[in-house]
Amino acid sequence: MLTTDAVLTVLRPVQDPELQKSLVELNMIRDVAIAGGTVSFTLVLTTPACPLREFIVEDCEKAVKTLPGVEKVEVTVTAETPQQKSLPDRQSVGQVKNIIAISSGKGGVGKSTVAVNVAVALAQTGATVGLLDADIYGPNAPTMLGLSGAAVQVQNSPQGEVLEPVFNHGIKMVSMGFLIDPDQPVIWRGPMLNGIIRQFLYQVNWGALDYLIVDMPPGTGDAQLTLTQSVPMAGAVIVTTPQTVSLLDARRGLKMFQQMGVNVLGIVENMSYFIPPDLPDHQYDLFGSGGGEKASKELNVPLLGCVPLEISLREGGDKGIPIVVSQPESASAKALTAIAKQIAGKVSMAALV
Ligand SMILES: Nc1ncnc2c1ncn2[C@@H]1O[C@H](COP(=O)(O)OP(=O)(O)OP(=O)(O)O)[C@@H](O)[C@H]1O
Repeated sequence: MLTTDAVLTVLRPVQDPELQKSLVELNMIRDVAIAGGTVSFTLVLTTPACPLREFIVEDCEKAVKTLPGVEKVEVTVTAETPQQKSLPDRQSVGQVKNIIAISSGKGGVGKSTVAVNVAVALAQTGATVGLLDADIYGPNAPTMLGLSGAAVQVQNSPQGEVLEPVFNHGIKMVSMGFLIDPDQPVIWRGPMLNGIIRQFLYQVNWGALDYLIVDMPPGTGDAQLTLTQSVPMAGAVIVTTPQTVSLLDARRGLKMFQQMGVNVLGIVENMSYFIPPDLPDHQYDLFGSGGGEKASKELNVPLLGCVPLEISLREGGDKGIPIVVSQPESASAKALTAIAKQIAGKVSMAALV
C-alpha cells in the first residue's frame, strides 16, 4: 500500500547537495498526498534562486518512483529564505533577512553593473529584493534601473521620517544619488555618509525582503569601514577584472572584510573576455585567461563566475534596462543570473550551517 510514511522513507536519503543533510530532516518536504497512483508533495527550498533546483526535484522524483504503485510524481516547489545569523553589536534591519555587499577594490570595474543585475536576477526568481546604492563617488544604479529622475518620498511617522523606496524591474531601491548633491565635492559628502547609511537602512520602508543588495563605494577607505561596521552583513562579494592591479585591490578588499568579520562569499571576474556583437560565437581573452580562477585559489575564496565584456551590457546600463531583463539569453545575462544563484545558495548555506 502506498502511504505517506512510505514516501517519506524513500525521500529520507535524498540530501540537499549543499547542506549535505536529508531533505526530510531539514523539513523541506511538506504536504505529502496520495491520490491513486499519483504522489504529490511540496519541496520547500532555502532560496527561490536555488542553483540546484532541477537536480533536487529530479532526485526526489527518482526516489519516489522506486515505490511500487507510483504512476506519477507531482512536486510543487516553493522557498523560504532563512534569515542571516545575527551579529554582535549590529542592529538588524526590520524584516530584511539577508544583507549582501557588492564591493570592488577600485572604481570602474563594473561593481554597480553586477549589483544591479544580481538584484534584478534574484527578483526574477521570485525573491523579494532591495538595492541600497551606497556609492557616494558614482551613484549610478538609478540610471542603470531607469530611475535617474526619481526621488524618494518622505513620510512622517511617529518614529520620525520614513523614506519610501522607488521601484522598477521588480526591485525596491534607494540611492545616495537621491540625497546628495552631485556637484558637492566628495570630501564633503564623505562625512555625511554615516548618517545617510543609517537612514537608508533603518528609516526606509523596505518591508519584508529576502535580500538587500548594497552597492558599496569602491576601495577600502573610511566609508567602507563605516559601512561594514554598522551593517549586519550576510556576506560580501568582490568584483574584479582580470588585470593584476585590480586583483591586488581585491586582496585589500578581502582583508578588510575578513578583519571586520564579514563572510566573503566569493569573487566575480568582470570583463573576463570580449564577445563581439557581430560574432557572438567568438570570444577574445583581452586580458589573458584564467585570472579569476588563479585569484580565487590565491585568495582562497570561491570564484562565483566570470562576466564577459559585451557592448549590450553597457547599453542596457545606459538605457536603464538591465541586461538580465532586456537580453536574458546573452552570455553576460546568463553569467550574471548564474552568479546571483550562487550568491543566494551560499547565503542560505551560511545562515543554516
Ligand atoms: N561586462 C561588461 N561589458 C560591457 N560594459 C561593462 C561591463 N561591466 C561594466 N561595464 C560598463 O563599464 C562602466 C563602469 O561600470 P560600473 O559603473 O558598473 O562600474 P563600477 O565599478 O560600479 O564603477 P564606479 O566605481 O564608478 O561606481 C559602465 O558604463 C558599464 O556599463
